[in-house]
Amino acid sequence: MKKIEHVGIAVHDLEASNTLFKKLLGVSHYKIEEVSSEGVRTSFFKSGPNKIELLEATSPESPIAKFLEKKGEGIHHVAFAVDDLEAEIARLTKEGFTVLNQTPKKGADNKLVAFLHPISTNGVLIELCQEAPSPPVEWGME
Ligand SMILES: CC[C@@H](C(=O)O)C(=O)SCCNC(=O)CCNC(=O)[C@H](O)C(C)(C)COP(=O)(O)OP(=O)(O)OC[C@H]1O[C@@H](n2cnc3c(N)ncnc32)[C@H](O)[C@@H]1OP(=O)(O)O
Ligand SMILES: [Co+2]
Repeated sequence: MKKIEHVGIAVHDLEASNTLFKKLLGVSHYKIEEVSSEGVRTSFFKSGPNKIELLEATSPESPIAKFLEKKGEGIHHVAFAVDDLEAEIARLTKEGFTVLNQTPKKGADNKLVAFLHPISTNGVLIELCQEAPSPPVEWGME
């Protein structure tokens, strides 16, 4: 694993939290993105070398909705950058971690992601993320 890629924070109200984090960090979010497959709307902040992801639930089945109900707002996950997600999934599975998705799935901010169940990581949900490969050049030429 290369570095912490982002820290994910579950929030009830993305707009209100964007205002709060702007005051806190002194910078505005640089993007808002919805990832419907995860049932979330996210915003991203950069603070020096660090990245914060705020997550609001878009449906009651969303992992964020469940988390907010049980634990309230707060740190939801820590994401690590990896070069080869499939290799890391295989390595960590072999090491006995509970990898929630054996196949990389679409994340936000142009990433492929996988999650480790907090039951196997001292109660902390871990995300692994790899920069998604660029689409072939010809896609942009039509
Ligand atoms: C925007 C895309 C992406 C990115 O690019 O960055 C994201 O970050 S998406 C983030 C949202 N998606 C996910 O979290 C996907 C992975 N999570 C899951 O699959 C589930 O949340 C889970 C971890 C498997 C838990 O689901 P489930 O078992 O259905 O929920 P429960 O509410 O029953 O919880 C069981 C147990 O686990 C504890 N828990 C749940 N979430 C967390 C958490 N984030 N951190 C620590 N612990 C967590 C929960 O409290 C329960 O514990 P007990 O109460 O002790 O049983
Ligand atoms: Co994340």
